Amino acid sequence: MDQVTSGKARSPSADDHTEPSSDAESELLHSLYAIPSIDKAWAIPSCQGGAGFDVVVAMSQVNLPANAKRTFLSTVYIPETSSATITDYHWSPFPFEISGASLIVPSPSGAKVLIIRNPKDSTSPTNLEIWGPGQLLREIFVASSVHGSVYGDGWFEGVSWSQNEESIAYVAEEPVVSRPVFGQSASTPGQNSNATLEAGNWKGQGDWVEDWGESYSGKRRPVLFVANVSTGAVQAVEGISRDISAGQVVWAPQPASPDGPQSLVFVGWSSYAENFSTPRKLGMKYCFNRPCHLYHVEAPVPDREPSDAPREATNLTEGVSSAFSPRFSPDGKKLVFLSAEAAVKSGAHNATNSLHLIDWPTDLIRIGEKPQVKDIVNVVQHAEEGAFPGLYCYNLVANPWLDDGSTLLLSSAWRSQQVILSIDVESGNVSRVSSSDSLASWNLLGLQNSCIVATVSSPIQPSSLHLGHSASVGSPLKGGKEWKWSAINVPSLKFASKIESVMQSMKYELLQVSPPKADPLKSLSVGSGQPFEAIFVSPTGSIRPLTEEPRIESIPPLVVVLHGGPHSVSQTSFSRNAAFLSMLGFNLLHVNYRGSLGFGEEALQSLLGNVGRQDVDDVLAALDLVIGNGMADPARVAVLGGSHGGFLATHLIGQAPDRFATGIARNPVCNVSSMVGITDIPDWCYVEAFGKDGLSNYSEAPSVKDLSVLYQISPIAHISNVKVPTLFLLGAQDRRVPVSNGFQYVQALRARGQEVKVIVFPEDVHAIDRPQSDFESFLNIGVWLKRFIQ
Ligand SMILES: CC(=O)N[C@@H](C)C(=O)N[C@@H](C)C(=O)O
Repeated sequence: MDQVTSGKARSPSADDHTEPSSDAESELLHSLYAIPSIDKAWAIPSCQGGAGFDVVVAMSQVNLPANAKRTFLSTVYIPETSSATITDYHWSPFPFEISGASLIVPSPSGAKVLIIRNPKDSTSPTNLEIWGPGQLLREIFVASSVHGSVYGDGWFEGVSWSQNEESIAYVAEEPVVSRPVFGQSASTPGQNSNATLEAGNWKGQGDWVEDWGESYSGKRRPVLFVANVSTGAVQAVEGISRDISAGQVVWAPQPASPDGPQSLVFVGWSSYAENFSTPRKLGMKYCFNRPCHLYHVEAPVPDREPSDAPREATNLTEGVSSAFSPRFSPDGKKLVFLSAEAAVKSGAHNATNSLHLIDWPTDLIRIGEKPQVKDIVNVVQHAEEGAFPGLYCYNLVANPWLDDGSTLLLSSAWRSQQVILSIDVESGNVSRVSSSDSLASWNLLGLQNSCIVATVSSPIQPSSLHLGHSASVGSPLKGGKEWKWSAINVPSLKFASKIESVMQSMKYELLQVSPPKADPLKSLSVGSGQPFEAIFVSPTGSIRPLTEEPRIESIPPLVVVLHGGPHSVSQTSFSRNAAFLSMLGFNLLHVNYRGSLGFGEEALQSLLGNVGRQDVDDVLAALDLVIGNGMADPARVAVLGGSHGGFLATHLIGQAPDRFATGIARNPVCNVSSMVGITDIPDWCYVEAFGKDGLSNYSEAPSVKDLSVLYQISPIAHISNVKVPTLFLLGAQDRRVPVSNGFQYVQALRARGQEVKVIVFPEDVHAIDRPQSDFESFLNIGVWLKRFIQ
């Protein structure tokens, strides 16, 4: 890594803390990295029969020397779920590592599993392995001329087994387009291309092909394929326009007549950004405001040659500007989907979602028919205390249904928590299924026999596996009022006893923060005047001072941690890196300033057009609250954030220079007027700066007037006030907030003689989450904080 520590007056020297100095911090971080995480679980009917079922759990552990992750599978058999708590369960003796697999997808019956191994380079084949009980049933090598890597990005990604488990639909990169050959004998007939190249010719680059921006660099268009398990044939799905990127494919229910055509439903994103009226692909990662629709298309017929005039896919959701995560009910009569229409229409990159339904009478729906879309859960504008704040969910599990066939389960943000909700799709009633006694966060992994498989974690407790079931057997499950939860101990989830004992002494609580007084001349929405939240985590457990007048030195130093987006949320879930900072002895204050997800649409929308002011003031209000409560020493406060969180960190050290002893920023937005010309999401710059007007005024060639506003709302506009040392962590491959944005700010600080430390990760993108980069970032953050606020 390239490291620079600099102040104008000094050149870097050995005692400039350019190297992390502490073995103790490194050892602690290593032990936290050793904790396995529970990534996925599939609940499947047990091969032992009866009412019991198996839960196959995919876990991972970081392999730091290899800069990679190890994935391993373990199975637990749950014999029955009729008693109040589940205590009788049996783990397989040890987990098995699955190396080199990009995707693992069991079939619905659990009798088969598909393992996809993506090619290492652009000319190697993709390997599809289909395993049955006890053996490999089929191995399919798909040549690079058919398709490239299968998408496993969690967004375009979709792998679906047909009802009879004979076919698998999936999403992969279209094959490489051939490049032009130049040279004297390029057109010599009869020569193959390698021979042509050997003869002194070369291949050109061909036309530039636009991709989906950050984290999709060089990725080709996602297209649909179907693999036949018996024959090993792989066919492309026809009838989808080249202007559409396809993803999230599922099989439509089997047609009523046995020889009726099989069909697929998928999500399609147009290359034309309709809401910003621009003929381009705007960045997709973290951006739920990209218009998308559900399409219905005929599946390829096995052994039939591609047709010259395939039937065009039908747009099923023309009247809704966003439709994704399609799931059919078990009887095949309902198709439900999520929508981010509030994000598409406002231009905010993320907002409150809605849930919709299409009645799918299997005899009637033919390719070309346009069904009616019904609303199930609408966008919540604002909610009273304790009431449902709206849906904030971006992916439904493969089978989200309880056995009644009309109750759907999902995980969603609910203020600062992630919770599990049940939704009756007939009535639209929403109820909270995860325990409301706990402040922890819950994540739904799967369902079987109306038994829920979930993980639970908190800032002071890594993920653990839980099963939820209805206690009163035979009662209707609708409403989800009677859920009983049992912890299922995962044998491998043991971590260093030292860590466990430190965690036991930690505490956290949710603070309610009143928004600062608003301009009385502005008409405000109800939601924007409601309290927002901050999560306060204390390493010592003494959240509130024991005495009326605590000794200020006895209060741990405080790190204010700010999420990015800005329409994202800090949740009460476990974060290895945050736990590391807590264990070093820092109090943490994660502020969910207005604009965060989980608090209703009005509070979220109140930030658009007010960034750099409202969010900055909200963070200061949260800080005032903890200082006022004697929970922080005002002289020992640091601020840390990435991306929009880095925008806030740099704003705060400029706008409130006396409140922070240091600032730490990861890929921060420092100058929106320069970002707008180089980021993959220039629309973000417009919407966050101008509010809804940003949609209509959006331009690919911003005017001087617009650029001036973008400069004014940026941290760089306050640089002359900055007087504290700063640490910057920058990913050189970031296309969201290109590295030059952070660098300009860094150079401006250096030119003013400020102490700045910069670490650049040459191969990292916006998230800086490659294992070694993440480790180096947080080790440096820990050491830096000890130096400046401890
Ligand atoms: C929509 C988006 O990517 N905004 C960036 C400026 C940002 O803050 N990103 C978030 C997702 C982050 O935490 O990196």
